[in-house]
Amino acid sequence: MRETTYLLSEQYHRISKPTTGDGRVQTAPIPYSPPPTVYGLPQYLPLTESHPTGQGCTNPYGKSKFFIEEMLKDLASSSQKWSIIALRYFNPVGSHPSGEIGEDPNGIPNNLMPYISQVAVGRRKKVQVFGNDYDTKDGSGVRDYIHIMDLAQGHVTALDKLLCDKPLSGFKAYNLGTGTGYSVFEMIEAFSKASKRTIPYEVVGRREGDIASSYCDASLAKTELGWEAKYGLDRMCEDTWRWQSKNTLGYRKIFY
Ligand SMILES: CC(=O)N[C@H]1[C@@H](OP(=O)(O)OP(=O)(O)OC[C@H]2O[C@@H](n3ccc(=O)[nH]c3=O)[C@H](O)[C@@H]2O)O[C@H](CO)[C@H](O)[C@@H]1O
Repeated sequence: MRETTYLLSEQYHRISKPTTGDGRVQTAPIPYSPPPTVYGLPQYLPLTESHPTGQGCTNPYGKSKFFIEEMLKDLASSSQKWSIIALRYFNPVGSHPSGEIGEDPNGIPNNLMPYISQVAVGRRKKVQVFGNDYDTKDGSGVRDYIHIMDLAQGHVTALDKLLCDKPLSGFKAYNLGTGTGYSVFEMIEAFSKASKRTIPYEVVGRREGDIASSYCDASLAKTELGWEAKYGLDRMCEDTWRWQSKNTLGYRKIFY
């Protein structure tokens, strides 16, 4: 909760700072907002940008993302000088193809992909699969994973749109995802293939606040920004494994 409160005040600060500009077009792309947070419990799938937001946001983190989008919408309608793109990105995974830049979470990873990769490299014993009784293809949770390189390109594309001669005016939200949902078991299998290692797992109870499925319709970003995800699941796993196998202990050189 303290972290969320801090995050919120930081974000208010970041967003309000550009209002002190000199009257030229201001830009404020917001590179966050995973769908379980702004979209809440999906009313339909795939999630489109017109899906209601803020309803059923179950945690303060999700609410803070929703509030920030609302602030940005208000800001956008307050003056035509505003040109704002919200990138609602799904589950970012993968690493830079060089294997030099990757995800190194502090402590025990909360998210699936870094957990799987730490099991594959021998830092953790087994993956805990949070529930196999969801209404999904194999009972485990389904998500739309996106390679960080695609995500980075999505940001560049959005910035190009904001900084071009005729930037859009007002507020616009775009989903960034592949549009394909993969289950936890499919993720484990794909990572096992990429790392050529067996990945032990056990099924445990559902994680509080989790939803069964979340994946998006990313066609608006394709039509209006000219962006679409290039990398599939195999490449996400291969690049993650390249970084993890080169950096067994992550950037820190001690176990914790
Ligand atoms: C409750 C929670 O933290 N939600 C965060 C998590 O949502 P997500 O639940 O979308 O991502 P995640 O990577 O934590 O989990 C993906 C899927 O794997 C499952 N799973 C995850 C970890 C694990 O050790 N075992 C397992 O089975 C989980 O139940 C879900 O079905 O990530 C998002 C970013 O990508 C946002 O930060 C969300 O706020």
